[in-house]
Amino acid sequence: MELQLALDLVNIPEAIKLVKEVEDHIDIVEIGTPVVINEGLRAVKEIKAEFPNLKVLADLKIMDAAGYEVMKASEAGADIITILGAAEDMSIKGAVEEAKKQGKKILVDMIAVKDIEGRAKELDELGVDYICVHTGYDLQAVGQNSFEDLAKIKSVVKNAKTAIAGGIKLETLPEVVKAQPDLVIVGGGITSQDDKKAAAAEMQKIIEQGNQ
Ligand SMILES: O=C([C@H](O)CO)[C@H](O)[C@H](O)COP(=O)(O)O
Repeated sequence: MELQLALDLVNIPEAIKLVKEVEDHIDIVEIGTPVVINEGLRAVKEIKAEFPNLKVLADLKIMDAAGYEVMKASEAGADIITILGAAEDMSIKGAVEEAKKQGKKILVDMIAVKDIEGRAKELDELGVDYICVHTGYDLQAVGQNSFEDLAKIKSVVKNAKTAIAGGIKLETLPEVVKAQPDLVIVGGGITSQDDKKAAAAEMQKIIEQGNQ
């Protein structure tokens, strides 16, 4: 299991400052969709230059023109790029093909997908690298989470790694870890804490225990 820090509500200097605090305790740093919207792929480029030893995920949530967008994110230095599970199969195939060419990975975000099991099975057959269940901010606000969806994808996915995102906090992490996803994505659970380093360190500890 790996830990990914999601950065959503920061600009580039704030992102650099934050990653410096927690870099010893995370495996992947995510440049969140709002950051890409505000700062562009420059954010990916600058974070990768500052932290060459961390993997960088560009959360583009691609829906179309997938090959082109994967190429651009790859050129900026992203190691992993996200596409939406709701995208057309042609787009998923385009993303996978381009990522392979560039030596990068594709993470599919299942946000808003209704038939989680059916779509996860199809995506797995299309050769994506990660399938991620995700409760976005707007559904977190009405009390939802993705714990049941994680069990659903784990029951059907044979090749891809599994991931979970959306409102994971220190208190809920043990339940997540018990379900053994390959990747745990945490944003506010770290970034909204006063002591971000301590929160990330504690999460890393729980994940390492879950790996034993
Ligand atoms: O992908 C995300 C969201 O759609 C905003 O871009 C977040 O990075 C993801 O939900 C993780 O953040 P938290 O929910 O704050 O843990």
